[in-house]
Amino acid sequence: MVPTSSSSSELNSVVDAGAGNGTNPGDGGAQPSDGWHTRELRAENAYVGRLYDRLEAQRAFASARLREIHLQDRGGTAQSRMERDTLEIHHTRRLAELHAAEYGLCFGRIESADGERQYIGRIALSDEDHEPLLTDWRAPAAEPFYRATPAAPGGVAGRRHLRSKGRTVVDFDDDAFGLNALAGRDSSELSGETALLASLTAARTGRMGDIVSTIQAEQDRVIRSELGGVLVVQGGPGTGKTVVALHRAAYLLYTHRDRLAKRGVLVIGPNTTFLRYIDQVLPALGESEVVLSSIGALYPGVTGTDTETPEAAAVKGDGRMARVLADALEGLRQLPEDSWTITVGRRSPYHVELEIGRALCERAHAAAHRTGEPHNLARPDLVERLSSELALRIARDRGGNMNLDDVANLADALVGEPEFQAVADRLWPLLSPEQLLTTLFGSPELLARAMPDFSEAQRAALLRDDPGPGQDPAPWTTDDVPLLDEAAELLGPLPGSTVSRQAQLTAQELEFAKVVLEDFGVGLVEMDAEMLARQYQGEQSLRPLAERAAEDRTWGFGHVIVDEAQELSPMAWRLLTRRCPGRSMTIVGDLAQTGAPAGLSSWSEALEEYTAGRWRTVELTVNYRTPAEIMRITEGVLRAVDPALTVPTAVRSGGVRPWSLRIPEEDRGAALRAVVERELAALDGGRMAVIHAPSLPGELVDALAELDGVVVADGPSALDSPVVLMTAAQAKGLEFDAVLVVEPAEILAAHTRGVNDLYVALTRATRNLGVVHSRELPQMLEGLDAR
Ligand SMILES: Nc1ncnc2c1ncn2[C@@H]1O[C@H](COP(=O)(O)OP(=O)(O)OP(=O)(O)O)[C@@H](O)[C@H]1O
Repeated sequence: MVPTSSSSSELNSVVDAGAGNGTNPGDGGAQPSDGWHTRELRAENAYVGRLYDRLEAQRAFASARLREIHLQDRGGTAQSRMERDTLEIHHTRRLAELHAAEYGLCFGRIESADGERQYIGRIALSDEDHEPLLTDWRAPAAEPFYRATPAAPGGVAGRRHLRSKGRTVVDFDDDAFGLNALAGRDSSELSGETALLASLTAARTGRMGDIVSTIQAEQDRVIRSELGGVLVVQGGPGTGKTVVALHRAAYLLYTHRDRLAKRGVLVIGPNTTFLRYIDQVLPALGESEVVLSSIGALYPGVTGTDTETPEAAAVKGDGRMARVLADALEGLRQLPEDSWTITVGRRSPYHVELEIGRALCERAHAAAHRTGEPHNLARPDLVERLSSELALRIARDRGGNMNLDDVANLADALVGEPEFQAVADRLWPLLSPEQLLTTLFGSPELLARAMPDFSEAQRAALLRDDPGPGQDPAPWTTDDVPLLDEAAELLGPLPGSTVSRQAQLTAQELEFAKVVLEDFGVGLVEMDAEMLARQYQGEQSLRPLAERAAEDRTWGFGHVIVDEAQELSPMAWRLLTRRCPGRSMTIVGDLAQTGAPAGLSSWSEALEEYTAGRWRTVELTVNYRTPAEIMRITEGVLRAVDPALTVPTAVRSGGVRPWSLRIPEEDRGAALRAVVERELAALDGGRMAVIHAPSLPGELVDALAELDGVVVADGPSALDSPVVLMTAAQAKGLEFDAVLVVEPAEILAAHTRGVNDLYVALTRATRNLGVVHSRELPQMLEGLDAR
């Protein structure tokens, strides 16, 4: 461990030497009578005070510019409105960034061997003469602050972590690499150990915070890894995968803003509770253009529910469903056994009966297939083929005195005939994705035809009851969303839908947008001319990227980050790769935590098909969440998941041994309630999760629900209440001061990946872990202290 400077005489002398040369920005009028530590603190406060002055000045500038814009006349030409809105966006964003930097503006500095100092913070600041005062943590120049270790200092002689309250620096910790190396002492590889441990042992607030001041070297390598290709970050529980992925989003947007900001970055999390848990991290880093979503929300107009049975989830997620949907669609394009007969011109004296034979229908089908267009967009070619052949036949039957224009008019007239349209609907019905899925899931015959490779039971799992007249259909589930999206790809938009209307931009609209972009230069607005022009279709004002992307199913993001990626089914991967045409992705997860029925057991399963040879894996190895005492208990459980896996090293021990308590079978509710009450009192304002099997008996839920402050996981206050009742699947990615695992035997038996769920449940605690059971305790938990 590296001692802090205040207790290290060697270190004092190094820092003194640097501080005393009078040329460094940290000098702040030291008094000869003060101790070294006090003088240093005063100097740091003087420097940081100057940084806040600069921050204020920049805020005042951005506010003044915004006020001017707001005072301008709102009318004018389309081009001037575009210009004004573009500048408004720019200054609003800048102001948000400057406000986000308020808390912990500057958190450290590095010093080179020749005494040169560089302060590191949330944003870059310079003085009135443009001399740099503060380096943005994402800039290449800040890298040594995170990467330097005693074994590999990389030119850094000293590193200081500043700890602040509000705008005041209250303390600092120093790492002196040169001297440690000289002294040959055992040194920690942890950077800013005191600041890190203070952050790790703080009570949880229910929301994830940023770690910008204590990012560790192995995490920094992930954050700054290159943009292209697919980066897979595998790591055990608590190794910082989520928090690192979010910092990577901020880093990539900073470093590659020209390439990424126009299309945005998409972050996928497992559910809405998790998204709420992480939603403050990126705004705190000054980023507001990142779209957070779950798979269930990626299809516009639908919010998938989590009500799927494991059997249906496994089938719906199966990659073969892509073929099934295509075959089901083909199955809905009918052909006559022999022929269909229609009567056209019923209301005129010239009505005529037409026989439409199978061969003609096959030719019409072939014409539509030949277009290579999605189903709905191919229908006009089918209609054209059918109507023109029929019109020619009528012309021939009338004795050949019709010219080509007459035939074309006749064909148009045929298309307007109801019976002709009815035939076209049978041959090639116009369908929405919802209609295709509803038809498939409501028809055992169609399921049997489209799913010959699946068992009877698998097909039955997909059947949805007809809700009956006037009843709402069952809501779409999260596992339906990738299927709806796949169906949308096959079908294309319906004629007259918003998507097909949007396709037309006038040349003038594009011209305006190009001029605006040229005037303001690249980078001021994160759009290309086409995107900007689209914003002004229908006189809309500029809307945030998240909003635009959310309602456009075909939006292609510049980079996609997937958290808890092990849970995604092959069908969900297909959807995500469509949302990321450039295949620039960061995928973080832990294969030992896979709980979803169609989830992954290897990364290549998901990635080889779409990104063969373009994905690389890195591993995070240190657990920052769970104390060593708890991690030891999970060893047996992890062995049961996969004997080859090892638990990540816990960065700290908590001093509290995990325990188990057997409660009587007959009165489980009251006994469990008593335990929860006792643990909650001991927590002293912290937060606790009670994690149970998916089928926690109602009597236990009722007993706990009577307690003040207990909520269930899917409610809106799940992250804000002192106690939350949840399954392991719902707890995925979250953390709590204390965790009570109820009936581990039931969690194990709940489904085929029950042991993975138990591993997830046991690794959520930052301080205390208890296991409450009335059934036999599984042998893999034998290390618990029995109470
Ligand atoms: N360098 C760091 N400095 C401070 N805190 C950190 C650091 N790295 C991780 N943490 C904290 O450790 C905890 C676990 O991090 P995170 O949730 O990102 O881990 P994870 O690998 O995603 O875990 P899981 O797989 O269990 O979901 C969080 O509270 C996070 O803020």
